[in-house]
Amino acid sequence: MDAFARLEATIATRRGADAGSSYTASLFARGRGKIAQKLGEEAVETVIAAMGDEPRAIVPEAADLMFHLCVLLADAGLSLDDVRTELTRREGVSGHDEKASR
Ligand SMILES: N=c1c2ncn([C@@H]3O[C@H](COP(=O)(O)OP(=O)(O)OP(=O)(O)O)[C@@H](O)[C@H]3O)c2ncn1[C@@H]1O[C@H](COP(=O)(O)O)[C@@H](O)[C@H]1O
Repeated sequence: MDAFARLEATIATRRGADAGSSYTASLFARGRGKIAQKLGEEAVETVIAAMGDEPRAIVPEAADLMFHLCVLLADAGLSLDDVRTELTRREGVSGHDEKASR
């Protein structure tokens, strides 16, 4: 099991858990809008890191971003497998043509 699969499994265990002792549970409790807002904030922080001089500074921001994306997917009843399937479907489709292939 890789880190993403373990993270998804951990996130699943936090649904309905005590929001006082789990950040993930507190996100689920605050709802889709709050989760999406946090995802947006983490995306902005990733962009800010990307504009800096130190490429390695992007990594922790990217991890925050991916964590919040996994929580958003879970809240919507989706998983990284759904994203993997979509990326696999796109293989062999030119980026220029991808929108038209949906
Ligand atoms: N990967 C993460 C992870 N990445 C980021 N974060 C949290 O995301 C939050 C983002 O920081 P911010 O300052 O933007 O947010 P905040 O001020 O804490 O919260 P807000 O009031 O703004 O919503 C921090 O509290 C981080 O600790 C994470 N929290 C949890 N995980 C994983 O989820 C597991 C379960 O965590 P709990 O749900 O807390 O048990 C952990 O073991 C980790 O594997």
